[in-house]
Amino acid sequence: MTREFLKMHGLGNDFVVIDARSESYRPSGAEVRAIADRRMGVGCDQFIVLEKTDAPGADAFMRIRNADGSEAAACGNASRCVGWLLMEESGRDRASFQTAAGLLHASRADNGRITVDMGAPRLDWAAIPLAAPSDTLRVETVEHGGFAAPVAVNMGNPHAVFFVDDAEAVPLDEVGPVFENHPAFPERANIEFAQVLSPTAIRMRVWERGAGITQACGSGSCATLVAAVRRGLTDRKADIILDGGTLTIEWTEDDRVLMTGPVALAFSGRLSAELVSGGQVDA
Ligand SMILES: N[C@H](CCC[C@H](N)C(=O)O)C(=O)O
Repeated sequence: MTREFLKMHGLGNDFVVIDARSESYRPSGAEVRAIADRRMGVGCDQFIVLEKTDAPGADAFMRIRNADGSEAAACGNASRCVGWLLMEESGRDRASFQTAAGLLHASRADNGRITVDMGAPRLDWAAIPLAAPSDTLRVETVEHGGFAAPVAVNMGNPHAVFFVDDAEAVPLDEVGPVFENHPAFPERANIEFAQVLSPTAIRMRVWERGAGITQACGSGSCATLVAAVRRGLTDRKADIILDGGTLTIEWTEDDRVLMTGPVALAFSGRLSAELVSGGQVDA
């Protein structure tokens, strides 16, 4: 059996999206890794499956898998893509969908951009989660290679945000995996390095849990803005300037984090039976 897919991205953070609302599809880790492989498969940072849901007010359940096969409860850039798909399908200017982290609400913004309300940040050490009680404004137990004491934020998924003088100078390939897998993060973590440019602009580069360096990270941009506000470094609304482009993030006074940015549909295709079987080509 082959499956139709859409190839989408948000600022170059790219996704294979499968609509499985009409029949169940729970790919194994091996299948996800094979599909996400940029040589043997389609290639993507995250693999997104739309599932049927009976959650009130939700048009679908968005299942998020990283390129390494692990499951994530939040994916901001993919949430904008899914919100756009659902609005195109319904002809409405709003869409809501369920994720493992809760119900998300998407709406159309200016210039073809999409806004997703990513919900409230979770700031308590146990909600990140961290391995031991800690002040999440400065997690002192986390340091390596001259980087120390990040801000920990959960946006449905765990993030550690380091503030640096020069984001371009960070050896992401080297320090990213060390922090992703640091023992302070029992569920691993997404790692952001943020350089504050002004009260309304931050340059940020990211090493994602289960995916490595990506062109952009929506939930990571939300975490970065929340961290900057908590440290008194920016206004509650700022542009996050990523490798792939810019997202606008606002942490409202009523504790919602709104993320606004573009969506792109690159192409559609069909996964071969071999890929769907997890990459084992039948002998
Ligand atoms: N690219 C995604 C983040 C995926 C998060 C995933 N790497 C994890 O939490 O394991 C975003 O735009 O928010």
